[in-house]
Amino acid sequence: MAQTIAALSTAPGGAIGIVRISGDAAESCLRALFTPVGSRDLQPRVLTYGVLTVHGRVIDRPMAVFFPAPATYTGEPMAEIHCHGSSAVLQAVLSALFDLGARQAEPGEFTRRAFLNGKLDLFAAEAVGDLVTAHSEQAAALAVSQLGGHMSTEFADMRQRLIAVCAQFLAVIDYPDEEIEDLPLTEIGQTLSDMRARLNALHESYSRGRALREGLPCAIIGRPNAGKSTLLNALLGYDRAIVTDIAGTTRDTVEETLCLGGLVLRLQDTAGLRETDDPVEKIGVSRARDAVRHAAESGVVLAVFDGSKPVGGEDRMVMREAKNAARAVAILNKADLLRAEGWEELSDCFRAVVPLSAKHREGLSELTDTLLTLTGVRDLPSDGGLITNIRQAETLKRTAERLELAAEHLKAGFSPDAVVYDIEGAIESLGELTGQSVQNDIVDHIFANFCVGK
Ligand SMILES: Nc1nc2c(c(=O)[nH]1)N(C=O)[C@@H](CNc1ccc(C(=O)N[C@@H](CCC(=O)O)C(=O)O)cc1)CN2
Ligand SMILES: Nc1nc2c(ncn2[C@@H]2O[C@H](COP(=O)(O)OP(=O)(O)OP(=O)(O)O)[C@@H](O)[C@H]2O)c(=O)[nH]1
Ligand SMILES: [Mg+2]
Repeated sequence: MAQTIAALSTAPGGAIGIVRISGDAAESCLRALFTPVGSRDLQPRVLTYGVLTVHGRVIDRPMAVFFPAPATYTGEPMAEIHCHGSSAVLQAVLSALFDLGARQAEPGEFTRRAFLNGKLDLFAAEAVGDLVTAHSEQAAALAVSQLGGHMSTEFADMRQRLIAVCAQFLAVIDYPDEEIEDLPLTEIGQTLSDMRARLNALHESYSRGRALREGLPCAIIGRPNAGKSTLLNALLGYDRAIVTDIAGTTRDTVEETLCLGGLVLRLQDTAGLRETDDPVEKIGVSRARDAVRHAAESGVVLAVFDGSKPVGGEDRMVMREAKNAARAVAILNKADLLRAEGWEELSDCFRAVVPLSAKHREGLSELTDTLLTLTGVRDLPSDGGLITNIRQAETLKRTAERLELAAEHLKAGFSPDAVVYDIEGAIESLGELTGQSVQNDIVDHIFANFCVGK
């Protein structure tokens, strides 16, 4: 029997604080502390106003509710106390509950119990975690649709289909009267390769999914005075970084998160790239280089150029820095001034060149457009068919690889045992995705990343 757990489920500092309780003693714990006012008794699933008494002292006048098992979030008896948000009150409620035998819930323990009691599969449970931490409307929408179970059902169906294929092979192995040639091998091969294609497509969606969920690092680089800090401020819509006409204004990197139509960018304004003897600026330049390296690998590089001046040696240095980036955009800034000649070469180094005026905030929507296209965060599938999590991405890849082996072995005329072995591997790893077959340490790891109270 699972011990009764309790935790504060809302962030500290709000007007209302909700304490959640789950386990067999949930209702009795609630009744020990809470008395409805007036003539009404507590009814299941009805939020009721009353007094909360700890050691004979009324500590709050909250609302409370209990939910009988099994139709609850965790599948266990549950209760909630909706108190005033004071941390003193909430701490007192929690310690009273602990005195009554409940214990502090671990991070993600409510959802973990929901998973263990079959209320959610692992894929949906991870979506709960994503929903709690979603930074943009789109990320939240994606998590909600994953919570709805589309993908969970698809994976469970795939797993069933593979189990059926295995059964066909096992019949050949177990009953010598059956011949492998009697099996619809072409059809089975087709099923395996269709599934593999779908799994690979989902695996590839991870880079977009990650952009949506975690955001991408985005380094703004360029030579001194190109207008990097002005661009940062223009994107954010307020004066975050210092802007002056003195080259070398920004020394330390300035970081800020920006949400652009679903794309979360972790912007980093950096020190202008140039050779310098100034010891402070030197450190700044080296930090700028670190930022480019990081963004080049997994994010976006915005390379800012001053279009009112001819291309210089420092600009070439910037082009070199941006060259290896997976996604880099050249920004030809100061479009409000007369454009100097020679900037055509930018189109040779960059997939996208956006002329704009950071100072006058002109051309920003073109930049947003370019970024959404470049990162693939424009036309997101609405059915949640996008992978947002590295565990899921890797499991998909492993499943696809096993299926590929199975298909190859089938084609090459391997024995039924060998093919069954490969397919069983795929069934196993699909099960890891949904939680139908998953090791405890993986489950521990997943829920450990949740917040307390969820
Ligand atoms: N106050 C409060 N708000 C909350 C939650 C909560 O626990 N408490 N949630 C918690 O995360 C989320 C809502 N999710 C929930 C999911 C399932 C059930 C539930 O009772 N499921 C039952 C019965 C369904 C039904 O009524 O038919 C079940 O699945 O058997 C409740 C909440 C978000 N808001
Ligand atoms: N005319 C015009 N001036 C601009 C534009 N963008 C930036 N500036 C000016 O260019 C100068 C330098 O801008 P910053 O944003 O500080 O340049 P930076 O690239 O951050 O420079 P460092 O921090 O020194 O590397 C300031 O005087 C800005 O007002 C623009 O689009 N048009
Ligand atoms: Mg600057």
